Amino acid sequence: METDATAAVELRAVTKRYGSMVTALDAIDARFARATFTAVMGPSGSGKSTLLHCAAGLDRADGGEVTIDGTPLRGLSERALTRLRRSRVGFVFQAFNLIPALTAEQNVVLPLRFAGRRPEPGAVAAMLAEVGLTDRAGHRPSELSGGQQQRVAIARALVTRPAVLFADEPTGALDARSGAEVLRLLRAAVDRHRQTVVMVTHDPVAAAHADRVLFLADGRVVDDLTGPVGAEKIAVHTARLEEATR
Ligand SMILES: Nc1ncnc2c1ncn2[C@@H]1O[C@H](COP(=O)(O)OP(=O)(O)OP(=O)(O)O)[C@@H](O)[C@H]1O
Repeated sequence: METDATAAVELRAVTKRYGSMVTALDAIDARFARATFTAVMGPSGSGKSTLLHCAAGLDRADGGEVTIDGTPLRGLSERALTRLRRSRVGFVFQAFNLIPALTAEQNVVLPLRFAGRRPEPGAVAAMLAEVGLTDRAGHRPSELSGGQQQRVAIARALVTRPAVLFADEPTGALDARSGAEVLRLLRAAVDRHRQTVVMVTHDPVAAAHADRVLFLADGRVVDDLTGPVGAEKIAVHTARLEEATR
């Protein structure tokens, strides 16, 4: 049985290479405990998205071991990996990635259908209510603002109650107010539902909502601040790292 001592996600000496020239992840060790919110930061090209994709099982590591919710990914067939991802992992992207032809409600139901689960009565409505979109359930993405679309995407990612939610620049395309609302929802997933959030961001204000900030440079973890860490301190750290890797 999984307990709180089991990390939601663990990476041990994870390496990912692209061709013979690029080592995007260089033997990374990282552990994301249950019910924690981690921001992943670092200069452009430092490996943040690659880390997220490998940790979420969207991409295979070339070396090392990734464990999601107690299950090592190595040795899983593509089918078993997809099944694990569908039940234990949620993903939110900068560009929302909703299906344009489907309503908000239909977008939110989709992961349950993919996982072969019949939605419990009221579950999708409750999820939409949680993100404040009850009155937009029948709207298509083109009829929603960016902030509303991202809230649908969060409802879609959380509807299966995954152990871990990965978010790649979830506030990158939003104004400050919509961004703050998205961060509040991610925080609630951690505080209220004991889910684990791992979020890539360039924004120190967004990162300040996390419990911990992991800094990458050249495919390695170079700093690990546990919080609460203020936006100003994060901004200073970011500037220093960018200067050092220029
Ligand atoms: N599909 C790919 N093929 C080849 N190289 C890649 C590929 N994806 C990423 N890379 C390289 O791997 C390194 C890490 O890329 P990654 O996208 O993880 O960085 P990042 O920190 O997320 O950057 P950004 O902040 O600019 O999004 C970079 O040098 C990048 O050019």
